[in-house]
Parts: sequence; C-alpha cells; structure tokens
Amino acid sequence: MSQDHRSLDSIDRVGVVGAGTMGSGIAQVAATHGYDVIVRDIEQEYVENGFETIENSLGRLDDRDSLPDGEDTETIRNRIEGTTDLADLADCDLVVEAALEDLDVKRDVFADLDDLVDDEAVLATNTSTISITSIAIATERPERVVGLHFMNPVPIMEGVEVVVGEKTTDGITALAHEFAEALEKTTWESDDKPGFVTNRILMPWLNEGIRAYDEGVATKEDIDAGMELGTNVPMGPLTLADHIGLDICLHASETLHEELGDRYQPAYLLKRKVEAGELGKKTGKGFYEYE
Ligand SMILES: NC(=O)c1ccc[n+]([C@@H]2O[C@H](COP(=O)([O-])OP(=O)(O)OC[C@H]3O[C@@H](n4cnc5c(N)ncnc54)[C@H](O)[C@@H]3O)[C@@H](O)[C@H]2O)c1
Repeated sequence: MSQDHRSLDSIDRVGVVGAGTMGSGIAQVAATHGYDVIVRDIEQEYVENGFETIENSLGRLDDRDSLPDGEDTETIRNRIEGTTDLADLADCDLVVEAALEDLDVKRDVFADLDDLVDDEAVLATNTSTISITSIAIATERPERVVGLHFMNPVPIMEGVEVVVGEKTTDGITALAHEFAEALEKTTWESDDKPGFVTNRILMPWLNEGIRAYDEGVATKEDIDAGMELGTNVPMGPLTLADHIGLDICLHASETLHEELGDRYQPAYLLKRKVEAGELGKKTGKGFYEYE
C-alpha cells in the first residue's frame, strides 16, 4: 500500500464543516452508514437548523421504509454531534467541507483544519465550482485534499463527483471513491477543471433555458415540457433553476464565466431575478410560484 493511502477501514470519525443544505445532508448520510459524525457551523443557531433538517429528512425516509435494515432515526441522529468550535474536529479521519462557496472562506477553513487534524487525515471539499487545487494550497498536505461533490438533496441523490486536484494522489482519489461508495453513492471522476463535469454542462443549459424564455421562444411551461418530454430529463431548466436557487445558479455561472469566457455569460434575466430577491423555491418565487 502506498504511503498516501489511508484505507477505508481507518475512517471512523467524519467531520463536516457547514450545517447548511449540503453539510446537514452529508452528515446525515455518513451517520446513516455507521460513521460517527461531528458537524461544525459558525453559530449555534445554524447547527440547530442543521439538526432540524436532518431529523425531518430521517423522519420522511423512515415513513417510506427507506432507512438501511436495522437502523432507526434515533440511533442515526445520536451518531451526529454538533459544534461551533472547529477544534472539536481534531480527531476526525476525514473532513468534508460544505461551507460557503467562497475561496477565501474555504482557504481559511482548510488552513485551520490542516493545523488541527492528524497528518494522515483526508480533507475533502464539496465545492461546486471552485478549484480543488486553489483550496488545497492553503494546506501543507495538498496531496491529501480532494473534491467530494455531493448532489442536492444529498440523502436522495445517488451521484457523487470525485474531483482530482493537481496534487491529489491516486491513493486519496481511490479513497474518496471508496468512501462515497460506503455511503451507497455511485461516483464518477473529474479533473480539476472549472465546473468539473456537472456544472460545466449544467450551467450553460440552465442559462440557455432562461434566455429562451426571456427571448419569447416559448412559455416557461413549454420550455420545461420541451426538455422534459423531448430529452427525458426529470426537470426542465426553469424548474431546476428554481430548485437549485437562482442565487446559487448565478454565482456558479459567474465563476465559470470568469474562468471559461463568454459562452458562460449568465442570462440577464437570471441576474434580474436575483436582484429582485426572487431566488426560486426557497423564497416562494422564482420562475414559478411556490406555496
Ligand atoms: N446547494 C446545492 O445545491 C449544492 C450542491 C452541490 C454543492 N454545493 C456546495 O456545497 C457548499 C455548501 O452549500 P450549501 O448549499 O449547503 O450552502 P448553505 O448556505 O446552505 O450552507 C453553508 C453553511 O456554511 C456555514 N459556514 C459559513 N462559513 C463557515 C465556516 N467558516 N465554518 C463552518 N461553517 C460555515 C454557513 O453558516 C451555512 O450554514 C458550497 O460550496 C456549495 O457550492 C451546493
């Protein structure tokens, strides 16, 4: 076994940084598969919101008999601790960072984690669009930093994109796949290029759907129907953008635009909607209205 390869068996305790949409989902799925998990957010209120999300999600899965055999909501919930102190993650074997999509925030988190955790520990980021290498250079172990890009909602979506930074070793990449598979996810791998596989292709598709609507090609319902019925995707671009959050779509598009040029320019209407505070499902209004 190469020196960089910490085996899956040596991962018992998983740290998650950020208890928002993604962090709470990652914590839940890791705990569901037997890991001891500690989740850190910056305010106790955010930690508590994360637990509320986890409890609601576990309750829904239990109602549908979708928890693994022999597991119950309370046992899973009790595997997860919350904290506002990053130092409490010191004894984690693997940490997944799911804080804000901001390079400076992520670099600070990684530099702090690098000081705290064991030299052998693996540091993963759930970033959607930021370079793994740019984050990894904030540490003295860039070879042990990898992208573990879970999809939203984490407990439901099967896929995880493993993103390989410039310095990530083969052993750590293999371990990232194994860890995701231990959570019953299916992985694919991307090089550390802007947007990886998913957002590189998804963001222009969403923006084109928004532009087609803005230019009067069809009604929003017909644009969605055309893509759903015509190409067999489960959600058309306007519905999906509302689900993701229009602010998140805009932020991702702007990052890709900066890195990849004009073909990634965000749609005007996407910018206007975000300025107007119509961010999609989470605010009750985006392209569609929600109860
Ligand atoms: N939402 C999605 O659809 C989605 C999908 C894939 C990947 N991602 C990525 O996952 C990451 C998190 O996204 P999200 O949607 O969960 O965001 P979110 O806003 O729901 O949650 C982020 C959380 O991080 C916390 N936070 C901020 N700074 C922190 C710090 N220094 N330490 C600990 N916590 C901190 C915030 O308080 C917040 O609770 C981002 O990098 C995002 O690009 C999001």
